[in-house]
Amino acid sequence: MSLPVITATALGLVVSLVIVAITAMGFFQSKNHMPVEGRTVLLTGASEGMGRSAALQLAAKGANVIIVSRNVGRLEETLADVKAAAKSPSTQRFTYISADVAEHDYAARVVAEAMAWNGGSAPDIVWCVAGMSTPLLWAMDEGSMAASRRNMDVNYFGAAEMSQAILREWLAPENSTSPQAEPKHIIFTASMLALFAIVGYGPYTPSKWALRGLADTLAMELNLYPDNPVRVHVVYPGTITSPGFARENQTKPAVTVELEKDEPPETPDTVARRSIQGLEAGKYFVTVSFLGELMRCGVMGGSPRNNWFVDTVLGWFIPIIYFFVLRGLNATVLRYARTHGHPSTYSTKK
Ligand SMILES: NC(=O)C1=CN([C@@H]2O[C@H](COP(=O)(O)OP(=O)(O)OC[C@H]3O[C@@H](n4cnc5c(N)ncnc54)[C@H](OP(=O)(O)O)[C@@H]3O)[C@@H](O)[C@H]2O)C=CC1
Ligand SMILES: CCCCCCCCCCCCCCCC(=O)[C@@H](N)CO
Repeated sequence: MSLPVITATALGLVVSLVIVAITAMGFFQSKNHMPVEGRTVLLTGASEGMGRSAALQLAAKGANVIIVSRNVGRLEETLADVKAAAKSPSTQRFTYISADVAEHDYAARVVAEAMAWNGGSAPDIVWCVAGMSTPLLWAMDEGSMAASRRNMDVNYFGAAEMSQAILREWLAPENSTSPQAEPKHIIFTASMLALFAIVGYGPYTPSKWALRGLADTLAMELNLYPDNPVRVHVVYPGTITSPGFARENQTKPAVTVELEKDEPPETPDTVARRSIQGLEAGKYFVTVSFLGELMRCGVMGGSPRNNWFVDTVLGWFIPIIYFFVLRGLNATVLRYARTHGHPSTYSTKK
């Protein structure tokens, strides 16, 4: 047999073994590492899209829910849906707080309002979902730098400020409990693009990679507070058929649309459900598809692993997969360039 055939067979065999291991592990997974019943969850970016779906699903699991976003009308509509999804409507509590996560110091006010509403206690879980995406070609599309600053303000600083405000509360000495206490959770929402970047997302992708850098830092820094147990997580969704996705498609370069065809879109409900499953399984980096798992294992570097065996074995083979994938994707971009000429001549979709 030729070397490529042997390589492909060996690769197929090992990936199959790993899939069996992942499945078996999921099958035996029992402990819920993020119970929410009776606890209070604050979600930013939860009046629409994936955040809204997550709020409904967490309410159905018995959580008290605080949703945060800008538009009060949408917050009121979504809050009614969250209440209707409650597991125990007579005991669970729900509210909303209107805030722009891109505003300096928004988070301190939101945390204070949340605590005042929550009987003086801080939320137990904070999920930073709020985000936006403005796909543009970096060099030739007008407004790409302004879009990049806006995306950084919303996607990175919107989550960074919230994490600092809530950690100042959770980690305060007067809130020390014990290493065995039920941990608090701070959850960032990145994107598969923060595992594997593609053309056209220059204003967006860096803001999501930055979340990984902060999360890895906090994953180590939180060891300074053994008596204030807090877990940090990053969720990496793939394409979500949300209102945000419809908005971003208005500026998305055609070549980007071409490449994204390789990644199947999912509904906000599905992405939220798989994200919560990963969080309940105690995962640090949470992906929502096998493709996402492959991409995650390709970038682990010095990040905490979900499973050292699976992550390491899959990680051995990703470079081989990327050898072929990158060749294919770059060939597609090159073909696009040959067909459509210089990007300065493209008409950006309105
Ligand atoms: N859609 C996709 O294909 C993908 C999305 N993601 C990420 O997943 C997350 C959810 O995405 P998606 O479901 O599409 O979200 P949507 O764009 O559909 O909804 C965004 C939500 O965030 C709120 N929001 C937006 N900007 C702000 C702001 N400045 N301050 C406060 N709230 C804000 C919106 O409410 P309001 O406007 O009223 O403030 C809304 O509730 C985001 O972080 C996104 O980057 C990751 C991968 C793929
Ligand atoms: C190991 C195998 C690698 C295969 C590569 C496949 C190439 C396509 C990847 C595109 C993924 C985009 C999903 C997130 C989109 C997003 O975040 C925006 N919609 C912003 O909201």
